[in-house]
Amino acid sequence: MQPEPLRVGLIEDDTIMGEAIVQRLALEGCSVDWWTSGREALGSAALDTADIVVCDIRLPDMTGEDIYREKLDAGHAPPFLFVTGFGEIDQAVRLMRLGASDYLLKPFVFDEFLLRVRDNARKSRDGEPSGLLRLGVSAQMRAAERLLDRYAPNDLPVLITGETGVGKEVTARLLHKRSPFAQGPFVAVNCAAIPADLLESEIFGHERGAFTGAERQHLGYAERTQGGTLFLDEIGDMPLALQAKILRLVEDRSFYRIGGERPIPFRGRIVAATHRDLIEASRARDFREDLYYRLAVLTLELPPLRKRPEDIVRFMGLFLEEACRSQNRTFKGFSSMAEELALGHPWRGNLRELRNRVERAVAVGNQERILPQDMFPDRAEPSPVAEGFVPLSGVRDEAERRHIERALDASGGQVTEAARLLGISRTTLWEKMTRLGIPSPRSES
Ligand SMILES: Nc1ncnc2c1ncn2[C@@H]1O[C@H](COP(=O)(O)OP(=O)(O)OP(=O)(O)O)[C@@H](O)[C@H]1O
Repeated sequence: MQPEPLRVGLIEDDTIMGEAIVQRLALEGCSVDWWTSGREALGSAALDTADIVVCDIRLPDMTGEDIYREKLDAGHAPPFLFVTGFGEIDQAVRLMRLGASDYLLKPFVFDEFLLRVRDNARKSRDGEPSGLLRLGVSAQMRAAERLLDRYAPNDLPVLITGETGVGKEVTARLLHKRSPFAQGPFVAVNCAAIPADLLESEIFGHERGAFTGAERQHLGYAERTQGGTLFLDEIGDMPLALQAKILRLVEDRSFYRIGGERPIPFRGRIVAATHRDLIEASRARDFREDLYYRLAVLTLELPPLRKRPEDIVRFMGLFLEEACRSQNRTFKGFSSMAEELALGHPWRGNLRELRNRVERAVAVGNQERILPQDMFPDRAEPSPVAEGFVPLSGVRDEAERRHIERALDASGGQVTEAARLLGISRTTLWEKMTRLGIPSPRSES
């Protein structure tokens, strides 16, 4: 399927500059709406639906910041990329803290500009929260976001906890974006998805000849973080031996490459996340207690989706818009029955499950609105043949899901044992569980 062209909004009063940008973006296949003043932009509906808005900070009638704040106050800010002069960097950084996507210094090289436009637009299309929704609209998530703003300015570690799919990585990215580390990269490591024997060299790197097969020096994630945020996802699944090395990284702010003799200073912030109860895990001697206390200096607990109904409704709307855009389909919304079922659903896979169900519904729905059976085929009565078929992939997913759940039951919740029963690797099983929205059984303890 042809991807839809990127919709770029441009707010730029300099006509020579504006024309050059429009021409270049059009050559790149983007569709562009161009406004030469703040009022003109704010009066246009196209501003709200842009994948990215490129905005000059200094405009004849108002500043770019005024425009952005006005959109935020209205609860509807699309992603903004600010173009700024050297003297306005402070303002641009402040705007990033408010949730703007990015800024670029003038004069810029066009290729760099295009890269930033594409990158930021893609992130917003992929569902990274923009000013539109952020972490959520419920009182709990607003409180979590206020806490995140208090944590953002310093460099202490943060531990984010919550069930699988609840938005821990999205939260970590938002924390990064609003922190002084936003100028550096956000480096995410999924400690559960990387096989245990590779994890150490992936995180810390290795010297040439450190072990058989180490033909070249390799820089690990810690070294590549370079002033940004190192996000250690699923830290509760990290092998004990490696936990000791992470403890040293947090305490000494330095590390050794495998086979290396010289400590390398770590520049950046450590954010960790887990769906496990780490206090419980440390009682069971599965997680180092000293590491837990080091990581849990600042904590952020994200409540499960079923406990915040306002977010269920808001995210259904958001994911529906996104899925319609990417699948090129149109629906008027959800039937009231579908909404009711969604409000009572346990959402064990949280937002990931919600996104998957909405995407599936958009693919199979054939009425004006999304019906209960489009979203919950596993609950609906078998549909008469005349209503059409569920796609083969949907049937396969359901069968896989049930079979994996049976294996997890049979193994008493041990993922490694379940993988053995299923004849697949632990990593493959973990990937399948994530894709199908199956919570890890230990999260339910
Ligand atoms: N605030 C949000 N706005 C838009 N989408 C969101 C938000 N929070 C979560 N999502 C979506 O929900 C899904 C799961 O989010 P995320 O990966 O952050 O969860 P997680 O808690 O880190 O999951 P896991 O425990 O499996 O690592 C993703 O598709 C993400 O885009």
